[in-house]
Amino acid sequence: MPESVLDVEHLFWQVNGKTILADIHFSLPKGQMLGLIGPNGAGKSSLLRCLYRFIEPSGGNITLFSKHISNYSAKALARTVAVVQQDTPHYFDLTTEQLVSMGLTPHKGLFDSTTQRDRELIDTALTKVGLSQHAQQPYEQLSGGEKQRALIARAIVQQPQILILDEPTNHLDIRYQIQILELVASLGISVIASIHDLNLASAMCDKLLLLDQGKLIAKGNPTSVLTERQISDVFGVCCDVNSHPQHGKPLISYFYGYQANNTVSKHND
Ligand SMILES: Nc1ncnc2c1ncn2[C@@H]1O[C@H](COP(=O)(O)OP(=O)(O)OP(=O)(O)O)[C@@H](O)[C@H]1O
Repeated sequence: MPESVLDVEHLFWQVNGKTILADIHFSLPKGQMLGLIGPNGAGKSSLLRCLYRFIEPSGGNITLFSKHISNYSAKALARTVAVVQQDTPHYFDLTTEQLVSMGLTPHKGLFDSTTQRDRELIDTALTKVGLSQHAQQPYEQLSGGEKQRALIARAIVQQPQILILDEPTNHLDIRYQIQILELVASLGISVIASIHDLNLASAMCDKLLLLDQGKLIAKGNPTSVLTERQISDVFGVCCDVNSHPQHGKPLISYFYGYQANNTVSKHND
């Protein structure tokens, strides 16, 4: 069993009297990719925000490498955890390359200059995400998918031990959805990513956490989590789950016909 890099115990978050996260508990083993799935409003982003200390939970414990998250300085946390958020601020004055080079910040002192190794790191990251040709282009001019890839390149340059991705495939076409998640998996670091596409989560993740209304409904490998019953209960859709012809993990086929008063049955009798 690989050592755990992140442990979450009895995590609660309440806001304005409403419980958004209730008694969440899980561990992230070293080198694994953990997928966070669940319907809109389930609490995926809120959970990730707790993990990168953007919001303070109302209760529970989060430990990174056996050290409580609140005991990390901002810089030490940034050297340990890189985050690619769903909504990012604008960076009007930066080229793509400058944006990616921001990943070096937690490793630098105030007056440190960019070294040859830094350049190589930036160039390699840009190549890995397929943006070498856009290095000098203003970041704000990039397409949605290119911006997403630039942010992932910045996270690579940050050289974290844990990567947190909030819907990393949001703006990506299907080729880059696969390519970017495969790239992330190939980095050999521990990853937690919220993913809406259940087939992509099935294919790419070692383990899944299924959230609904702030509660942890299931955790485990894709086969144990992505059952027809669980998908139906949580997402309210009817589906068939088979084995993917290439990787053998669950492959979900959805049934259609969800207009009001239209009851869908699996076999559409
Ligand atoms: N700061 C906040 N104040 C009040 N409610 C909040 C706050 N942040 C999130 N919520 C609520 O918490 C719930 C979970 O939101 P969250 O964004 O974590 O869900 P999600 O699973 O990431 O959803 P989606 O798939 O739509 O991105 C939602 O009902 C949301 O309105």
